[in-house]
Amino acid sequence: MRTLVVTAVSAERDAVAGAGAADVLVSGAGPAAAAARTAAVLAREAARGRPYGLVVSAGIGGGFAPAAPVGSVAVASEIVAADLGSETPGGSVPFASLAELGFGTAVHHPPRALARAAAEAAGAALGPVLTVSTATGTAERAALLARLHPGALVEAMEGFGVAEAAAVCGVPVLEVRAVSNAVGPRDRDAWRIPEALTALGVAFGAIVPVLDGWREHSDERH
Ligand SMILES: O=C(O)c1cccc(C(=O)CC[C@H]2O[C@@H](n3cnc4c(=O)[nH]cnc43)[C@H](O)[C@@H]2O)c1
Repeated sequence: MRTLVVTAVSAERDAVAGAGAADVLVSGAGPAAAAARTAAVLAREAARGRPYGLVVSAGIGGGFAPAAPVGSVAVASEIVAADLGSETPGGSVPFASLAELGFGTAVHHPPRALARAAAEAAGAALGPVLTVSTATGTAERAALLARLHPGALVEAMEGFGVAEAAAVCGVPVLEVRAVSNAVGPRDRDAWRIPEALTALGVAFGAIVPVLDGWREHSDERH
């Protein structure tokens, strides 16, 4: 089975490729670029008779305290479009998701057994990973996201786009993130990118054999 790994930038590609990931696409940052480029590659390879059997969104991300400290790794149990929807005035929850607006799904589910096995192999946390179009830069928004998405481990900017492309092409999806910074007030100088890229590479070294051994029909849900 062929696996396509999608990263936002080349430094993330180098981390996963150095750990044994064979096919790695650099999509650019954000869910739209990730969706467009992932869908194009999946469709092209399927048309050539060499379809991918799994897509993995991988890279660094912001971690929600205290569950996901800098340097830790998270595997997504759910890939959630966290800011795709509408603000709503009044009430206790000032946001309605895409699904609540009646426009489709706001959550994609990786195959359960695969996500669990990947997390175990990497010593990673398993939980919801949020996709945002605007990286969080205030304590207020961090608190709101944590309230809207209890148990969220990480936010990043590509997972839901990769997952949408995978769903359109009928391919299961996984997301793996290494934490470079805390979700909260923006402080780019505090990002620990080299440490996160090292953690991503180490995690991938453990996860690649799990991906190679995984068969879709052996999983109970995708
Ligand atoms: O400057 C570098 O050397 C460098 C190396 C690797 C990655 C980067 C990035 O800037 C990656 C951008 C990518 O990272 C995700 N990310 C990281 N932290 C957050 C966050 O707090 N909130 C949302 N996204 C985050 C995201 O997926 C970006 O596309 C630079």
